[in-house]
Amino acid sequence: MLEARDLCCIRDDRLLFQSLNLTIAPGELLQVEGPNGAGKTSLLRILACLATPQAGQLLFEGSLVSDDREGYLANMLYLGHKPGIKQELTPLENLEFYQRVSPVTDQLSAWELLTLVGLAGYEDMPAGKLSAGQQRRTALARLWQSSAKLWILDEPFTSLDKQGVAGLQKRFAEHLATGGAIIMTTHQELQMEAENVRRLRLGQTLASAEPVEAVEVVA
Ligand SMILES: Nc1ncnc2c1ncn2[C@@H]1O[C@H](COP(=O)(O)OP(=O)(O)OP(=O)(O)O)[C@@H](O)[C@H]1O
Repeated sequence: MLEARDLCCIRDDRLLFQSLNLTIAPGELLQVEGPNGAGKTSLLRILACLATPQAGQLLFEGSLVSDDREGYLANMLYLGHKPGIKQELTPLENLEFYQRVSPVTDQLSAWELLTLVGLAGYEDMPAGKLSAGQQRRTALARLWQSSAKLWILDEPFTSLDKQGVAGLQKRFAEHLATGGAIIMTTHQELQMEAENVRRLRLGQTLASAEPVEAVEVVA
């Protein structure tokens, strides 16, 4: 589904990675691992077209993303490590906003989504007054309505309780089972079918000032 070729990323004169190649096929989850500062977020932002690499190319379903950026963005959903919700709007208004601006399945109403992610009863409260976990749930509700094939998720489990983590992993499994793909970072252990999950390790250590030239792919 997505292929990255020869990516290079330099931040503040520091080489985070180079010659980085990855592919992800329908039904696969790619977990990007590495210590703090290794470049996981930087990589995800490149894959989501939010940052430009110093070198390299992205191909989506065999075509260069640079040739049809809009087409790629219509098939990709990125959720960053911050919830990215509108603080002054209620959770319900946030979900209605998402439904207007991004491709969605029409199976569930905003209200049904809100109930699904455990926020019934909080629909009238400005999102900025919700707890960190409730704000995360509001942002993640998009995963129950998005028709995007590829999800790129930066630390999606942050602030979620056990039930939230389990519900999200169930949603991941559904997405993979219907031919979707997921690229994500998490410091948590995933409880998912091992054959669907591959890991990509960015190999820089906190102690090392030297850049790492290649990444190790762990099966
Ligand atoms: N906009 C930026 N300008 C300059 N340097 C940046 C920028 N964004 C990130 N960096 C640097 O790039 C390096 C990698 O950051 P990044 O957020 O990609 O790491 P990470 O692996 O996601 O870390 P963490 O596990 O802590 O989230 C860090 O040293 C960071 O300071």
